[in-house]
Amino acid sequence: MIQLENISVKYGKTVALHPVSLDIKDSQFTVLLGSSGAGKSTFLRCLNLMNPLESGNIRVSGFEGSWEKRALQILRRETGMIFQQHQLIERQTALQNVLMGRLGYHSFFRTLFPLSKAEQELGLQCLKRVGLLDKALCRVDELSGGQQQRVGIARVLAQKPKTILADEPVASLDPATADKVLNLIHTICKEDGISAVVSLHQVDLAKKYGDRIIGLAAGRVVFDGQPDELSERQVEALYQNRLVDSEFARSGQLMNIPVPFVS
Ligand SMILES: Nc1ncnc2c1ncn2[C@@H]1O[C@H](COP(=O)(O)OP(=O)(O)OP(=O)(O)O)[C@@H](O)[C@H]1O
Repeated sequence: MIQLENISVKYGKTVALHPVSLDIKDSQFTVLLGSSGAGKSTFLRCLNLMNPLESGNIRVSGFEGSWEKRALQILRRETGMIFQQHQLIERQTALQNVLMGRLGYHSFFRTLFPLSKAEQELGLQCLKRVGLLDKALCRVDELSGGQQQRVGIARVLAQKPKTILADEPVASLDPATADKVLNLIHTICKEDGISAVVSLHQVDLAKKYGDRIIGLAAGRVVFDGQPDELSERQVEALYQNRLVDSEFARSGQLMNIPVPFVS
């Protein structure tokens, strides 16, 4: 469980995330929806403290407060990230990239030497799980976009995370591949009991795979509920960055919106 208490984020004078309090429950598949600039990436980066907080507190796995070096290291190790642009090392093989997921388990000096046979076998198992065992020794720049994203998923799996954070993981893929890749992430999370927070722009995929949807607009959480509770009008308002306060209020989902904005 990740508990957020009144966390907020500012970049200079820009308030990217207004104070928000909520819990991310274990084994839950949560989707973040919102238009460009709504604060989805900022929200995600707070969950593993990649973004310094302006205010508030985060509790993860029993740690909270000052987040000294050791606690932060454990948090980052237990929280895997999947990125839109994969963030792979293109000249290296799929297996070498997957083994990057193990670096958080070793000291810097240990990482200068080849990883153990057991870890290499783990890397191969992770590639097998995403259907890419036959590509283990291929350079990732020889793989398609969908295959590269599956390498990114295998790298996260090798990390053995408790939580996966995915920032628009299927934004650069065609619709059919996007569905397959998201299905893979969803299946793995459900099979392994991993909680996920995934930002998406595709409402249909959010409703298909999310146990819970969090809607963000202008750095505020404006919807927090189950997929079937999110109406078409609410989606429209979310993507127009136009918070129709009465719409959200009627649904009982209005949260933390002292000043709704209307076009
Ligand atoms: N490093 C930064 N410096 C200054 N402002 C930033 C920075 N990163 C984000 N912002 C601003 O913070 C707000 C939220 O940005 P964020 O990237 O979290 O939105 P997003 O919903 O992920 O957008 P997108 O869907 O386009 O990725 C925006 O107004 C953005 O311009």
